[in-house]
Amino acid sequence: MEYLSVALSKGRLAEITFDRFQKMGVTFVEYSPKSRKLIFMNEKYNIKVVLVKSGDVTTYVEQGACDIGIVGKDNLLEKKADIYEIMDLGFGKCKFVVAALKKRIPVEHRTIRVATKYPNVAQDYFYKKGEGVEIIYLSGSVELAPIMGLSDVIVDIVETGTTLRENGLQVIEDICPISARLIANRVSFKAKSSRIQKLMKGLQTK
Ligand SMILES: Nc1ncnc2c1ncn2[C@@H]1O[C@H](COP(=O)(O)OP(=O)(O)OP(=O)(O)O)[C@@H](O)[C@H]1O
Ligand SMILES: O=P(O)(O)OC[C@H]1O[C@H](OP(=O)(O)OP(=O)(O)O)[C@H](O)[C@@H]1O
Repeated sequence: MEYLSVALSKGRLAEITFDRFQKMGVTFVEYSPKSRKLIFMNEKYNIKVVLVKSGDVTTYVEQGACDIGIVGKDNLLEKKADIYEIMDLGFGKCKFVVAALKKRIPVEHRTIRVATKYPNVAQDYFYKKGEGVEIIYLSGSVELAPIMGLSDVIVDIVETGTTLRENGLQVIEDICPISARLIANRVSFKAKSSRIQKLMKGLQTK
C-alpha cells in the first residue's frame, strides 16, 4: 500500500494534531514536542507526517508533494491555493482582527498604513470596505508597528488578547474566525479517497 503523506504546520498546530492521531490509534513513536525531527512514519497505517512552516503547507499539498495538509484558515485565506478544503478540525481557534493603539492618533489627509503578516487578507478586507490602504508586510511581532510609528493599524491574529493588551493595543474590527483545516491535493483526494475519508472520521473524534 502506498503511503499517505500529511503536511503538518509546525508550531502551535503540531502538538494538538499528534495528540488527535494518538487518540485515534495512529501513533508516531518518534514524535515529541521537543524533537527536531521533521519526518514521522506510522508503519501500521502507512501514514507519513512531515512538519513544514505554516505558510508552506498549501505549497506542499497544491504541488502534490503531500496528499493532505493541516493548516490554519489564516494561511488558506492568504495563499488562495488550488486545493480542496475538506474539514474544519475545530482546534487552533483564533480570529483575524484590525487592531490599533488605544491612544491612537487620528489619520487625516493620507492613506492609512496597515502592518501585517497577511498582506492579501488585509488588502481584500479593506478593498471590500472600499478603503484604499497602504500595506506594510512584516514577518512577525506585528503589534510593534503602531507603537514604533511604522503603521496606523495592524491586521493580525488574536486568541486570548494578551499580546494586544500587553502592548497597549485594542481590537477595532473583527474580520473573521480562524481554525485549523484539513486540506487535500485535488488528485490525491480522488485517488486516495477511502483512506482520506477514514482519516477524516478518526480526526472528528475529540
Ligand atoms: N495565538 C494563537 N492562538 C491560536 N492559534 C493561533 C495563534 N496564532 C496562530 N495560530 C494558528 O496556528 C497556526 C500556526 O501558528 P504558529 O504561531 O505556530 O506559526 P506561524 O506564526 O503561523 O508561523 P511562523 O511562526 O512559523 O512564521 C496559525 O496559522 C494560526 O492558524
Ligand atoms: O491573542 P494572543 O493569545 O496574545 O495571541 C496572538 C498572538 O499570537 C500570534 O503571534 P505569534 O506568537 O505566532 O508570534 P509572531 O508575532 O511572531 O507571529 C499573533 O500574531 C499574535 O501576535
